[in-house]
Amino acid sequence: MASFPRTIQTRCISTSYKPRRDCRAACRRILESRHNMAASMRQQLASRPCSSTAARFSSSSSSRVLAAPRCHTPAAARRQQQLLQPLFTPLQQQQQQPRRQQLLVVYAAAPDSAASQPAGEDAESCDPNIPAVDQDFDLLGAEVKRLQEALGDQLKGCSIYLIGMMGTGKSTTGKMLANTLKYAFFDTDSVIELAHPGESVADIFKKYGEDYFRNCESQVLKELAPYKNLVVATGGGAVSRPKNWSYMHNGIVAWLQGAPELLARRVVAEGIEKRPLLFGDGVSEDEAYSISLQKLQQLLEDRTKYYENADVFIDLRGYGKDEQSGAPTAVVLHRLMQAVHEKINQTEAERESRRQFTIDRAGEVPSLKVQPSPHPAQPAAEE
Ligand SMILES: Nc1ncnc2c1ncn2[C@@H]1O[C@H](COP(=O)(O)OP(=O)(O)OP(=O)(O)O)[C@@H](O)[C@H]1O
Ligand SMILES: O=C(O)C1=C[C@@H](O)[C@@H](O)[C@H](O)C1
Repeated sequence: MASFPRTIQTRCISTSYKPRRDCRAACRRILESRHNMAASMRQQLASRPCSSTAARFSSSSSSRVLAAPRCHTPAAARRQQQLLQPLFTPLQQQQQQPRRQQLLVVYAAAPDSAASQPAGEDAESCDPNIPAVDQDFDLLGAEVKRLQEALGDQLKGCSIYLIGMMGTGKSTTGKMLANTLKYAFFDTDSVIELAHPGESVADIFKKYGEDYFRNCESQVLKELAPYKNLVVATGGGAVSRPKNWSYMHNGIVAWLQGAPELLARRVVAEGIEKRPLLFGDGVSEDEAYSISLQKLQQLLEDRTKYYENADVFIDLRGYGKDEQSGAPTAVVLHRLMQAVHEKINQTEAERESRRQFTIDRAGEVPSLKVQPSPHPAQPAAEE
């Protein structure tokens, strides 16, 4: 029998597995009225052993509190619900009010839950091939919050540029990232459209040609480059002009990487009229997928050498039920923040090692050399 860890989370729910947002309002209401009861349960839980089958139940005239270990996966939550159902049923019969307003479930999270794998029974139902954060929305939320704080300190206003093929979600993820970091968000396609009232990107391509569009794109990037605190979603083809890199390298460049099959599904779902590079006139809905797939494959092949100049790489693959649709936006956001965080750590470590200089005084002054010390892990080859 495992003892309850020190970190305790309190949530309202039925025992079903739900993203926190779904039950936040109800949770707040219940927490307000059941605060004292929860506090005493937390105390008890912190000091007593328990397992997921040994949920604790306590009641008073005004409150019912059920304490159970927190589930890390949908499957574990379902199993727990089955186990706990007998406890809920008499309560529901006894009380005329909806269950959500009467029950408070106190969950114990795993210690340092952000980093750890679910333990005990939960671990069995957790797919070991899928990262724990991809399976548990609570864990994901906690991780995003942790990274939000870390990046707030680390980035110091440094802008982030998102690159990648059309349909990778640069605009969607970019907006979320900007919200999380409290940055301003720009989408170069939208800025160009704003400068051409009443005309879409597709109209601009058609009316003025691709070269004109690319000039506009470079102009927007040039104007944004001097500013800090930005998230910029670039057009899929912006990477192919070298001077655009001189603008984007004022910030951190992140490449969202998705398989052409995934992107083709998304762009077709959005409507073929929006993608001038993929669809000419007269393409039917039936052939849209195969045409876009073929073109996306070709474009990706041509552009990979540019995209590879990015500072960080974000894999859009989804697992399990997300295999077809790609990783959900919240998961992509987390991967992006994690990659930027790691990149900054790595850059700081490299910079630190470069700060060590040696002065070779073996020769006379004219041959005196100032040079970086060899990195400890890679001693310089002997001459
Ligand atoms: N993680 C995701 N899961 C499922 N659908 C997504 C995800 N991210 C984006 N999408 C959908 O894919 C489509 C393209 O997204 P979005 O416009 O953000 O891509 P983009 O990279 O900015 O494209 P473009 O380069 O053409 O502007 C939209 O319909 C969006 O809702
Ligand atoms: O991949 C591309 O070249 C493009 C992507 C879109 O964002 C738009 O910038 C435009 O449709 C071209």
